[in-house]
Amino acid sequence: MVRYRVRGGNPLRGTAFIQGAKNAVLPMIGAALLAARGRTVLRNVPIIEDVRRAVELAQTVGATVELHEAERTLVIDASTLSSPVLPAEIARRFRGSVLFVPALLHRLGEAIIEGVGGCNLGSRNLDFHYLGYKRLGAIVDEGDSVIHVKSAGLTGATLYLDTPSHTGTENLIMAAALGRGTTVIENAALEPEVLDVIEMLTRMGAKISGGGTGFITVEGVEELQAVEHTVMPDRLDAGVFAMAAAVTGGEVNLVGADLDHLGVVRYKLEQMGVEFADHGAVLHVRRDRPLRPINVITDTYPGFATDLQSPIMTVACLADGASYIHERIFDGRFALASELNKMGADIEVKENSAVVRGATPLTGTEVTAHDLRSGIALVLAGLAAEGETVIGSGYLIDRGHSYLAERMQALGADVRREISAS
Ligand SMILES: CC(=O)N[C@H]1[C@@H](OP(=O)(O)OP(=O)(O)OC[C@H]2O[C@@H](n3ccc(=O)[nH]c3=O)[C@H](O)[C@@H]2O)O[C@H](CO)[C@@H](O)[C@@H]1O
Ligand SMILES: C=C(OP(=O)(O)O)C(=O)O
Repeated sequence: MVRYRVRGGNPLRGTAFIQGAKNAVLPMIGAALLAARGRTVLRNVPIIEDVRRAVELAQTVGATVELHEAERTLVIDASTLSSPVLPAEIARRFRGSVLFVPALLHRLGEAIIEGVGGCNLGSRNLDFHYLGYKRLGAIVDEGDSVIHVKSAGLTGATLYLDTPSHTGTENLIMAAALGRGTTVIENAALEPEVLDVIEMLTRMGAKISGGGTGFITVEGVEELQAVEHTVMPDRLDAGVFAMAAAVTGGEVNLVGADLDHLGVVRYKLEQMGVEFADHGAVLHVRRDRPLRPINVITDTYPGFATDLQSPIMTVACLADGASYIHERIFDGRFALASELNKMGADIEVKENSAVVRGATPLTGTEVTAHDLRSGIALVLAGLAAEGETVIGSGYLIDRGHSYLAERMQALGADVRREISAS
């Protein structure tokens, strides 16, 4: 059992290094398995639990994978791919397992999915993925607990996503990349991570156009090469560290953070009183005035990222006045509210909206992370609270943030990670 212990009160000051993006590296590991020859090298890999699970899963399906933690580098040789089974005990522990399906289909003719994990955020359907594979010519058997996808070769088609699914777009691009003929994906996701994956696939030899327009065309090719690629910075990690400065009234330099990727998150934080200054590849963030309340409506990119909805809820607790937060992507992403209320917050949730009445002083206590982002939001609450906040289950935080305690400590925060038997 991993727990985080946070003692609040220190304004954060100093320099933090922003990790590589979780939601880019996972599809890239899936993409690396498409190459039948050679070794793929991924750099700026975040050392997080989801990457460790992806490495285990890639090894289980037969790839040779080395994770060089100190160098933040993954080396993947997928020439030995041998098993189409994504076993439940690994695949259920992270969402990225779903991104292995296109490679197994192309390389082995089938994928047997015993489970898919990820944050518990309400319904997380995969119908666009399976409908897409079927439109490309695959046979999909959806059993009660196991899904079997088979194909003797995919053929291009026009696909339409009802909503621009992030992993759905990545999976259908990968499925089309080695298919026969042309595939068009309408209403495709625009997230920067999707564009980074397209950049890697293009370097591998895929023919993809229209990335970032919502209308993607893929011309199938015969084979893809192993390449070297540097994972983009994690805009969610950057957003969290910016908010850590915001909740403590601190001043931090974020190395590698890309202000453009923060998009509307930046504008919302500015409205709250946070200042940003872009110094090339280093982003300066500070907050030296009272926080103002905010309205946030989450949306697909370039809207406000749902993954930063929980962290900004913590910031809103410290703002003078009522903030309004409306969640549009997931139907179960407010488990954080009752945990923050235990710490003294005043948050009322009605269906997919929350009203946060601030400013309420927060007091440390034992709280529970229900998912990755509610976990990191509780760390932020702990930084601003009086006394000690103890957050379990820390594994969920470790799924997406690398060396969190060390990076927070470098900014003067009192954050410790502990492992205990229970
Ligand atoms: C590993 C990864 O990249 N995870 C990210 C990805 O998750 P993920 O790719 O799972 O999220 P999606 O964009 O697919 O899902 C968004 C919404 O669309 C619905 N939907 C999705 C697919 C589908 O086939 N049918 C369907 O109805 C889902 O139920 C959900 O309500 O995007 C989410 C939304 O930005 C982020 O919170 C996650 O961090
Ligand atoms: C929802 C998230 O991740 P996943 O899709 O991997 O569960 C997240 O990163 O907040």
